[in-house]
Amino acid sequence: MDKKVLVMTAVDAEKEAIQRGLRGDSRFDVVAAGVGPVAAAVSTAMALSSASSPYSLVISAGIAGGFVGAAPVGSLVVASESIAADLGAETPDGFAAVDKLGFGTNRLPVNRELALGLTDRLTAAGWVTCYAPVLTLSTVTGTAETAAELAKRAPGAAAEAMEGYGVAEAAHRVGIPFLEIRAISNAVGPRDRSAWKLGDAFAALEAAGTHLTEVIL
Ligand SMILES: O=C(O)c1cccc(C(=O)CC[C@H]2O[C@@H](n3cnc4c(=O)[nH]cnc43)[C@H](O)[C@@H]2O)c1
Repeated sequence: MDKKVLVMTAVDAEKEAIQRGLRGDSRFDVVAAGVGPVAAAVSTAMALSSASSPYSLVISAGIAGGFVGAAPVGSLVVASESIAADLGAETPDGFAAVDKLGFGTNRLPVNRELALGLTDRLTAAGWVTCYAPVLTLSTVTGTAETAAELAKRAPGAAAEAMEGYGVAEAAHRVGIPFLEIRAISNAVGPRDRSAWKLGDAFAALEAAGTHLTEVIL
């Protein structure tokens, strides 16, 4: 089957890393939407509605922070679900997610078969890869306290980024399967921008692009 795939990144450097990995595969369109879930959702919806032929898969891809002990710098995380980790309300008993408040869900599913297939392919190629929830936040975590609170809020989460849930929401509204792929550039925790390993993360993202072409048949 001839499938068209839309890959949404936040910034041009992520788009270019994915494109290097895709090596000109014409089934993929890659769009840099800007940083954050709102830009991601709006740009994804616009790309889906203006497409000349329909997309059969939408992917959110980029770099991310990795939770310590779950996803080391330079590794890859293929999302098992995308979680809007700060969408809800503070209450005297702590954070209440939107689903607890009765307003939809803060967890959106991925295409499990494709996600597991890609995880296996990346692992077989020697990339440290895990299949786990990925958080979407509007604010990059900058303290150990927030990192611990998020780990409690979403047990098992391996990474945090800023776009996945927005891309997923746009894809789900029109019934198109979704994936999220993250390459880890930094640890989630106390802010140290100088420690971000962008080169390692972009190399992993490029590999994810290459192996994507092998699992999307
Ligand atoms: O400074 C640079 O040279 C540079 C080059 C490419 C990309 C960036 C970004 O900052 C991209 C922002 C993008 O990265 C995701 N991200 C990365 N680490 C985290 C994190 O710890 N928590 C949340 N998001 C993270 C995020 O999706 C941003 O859109 C800089």
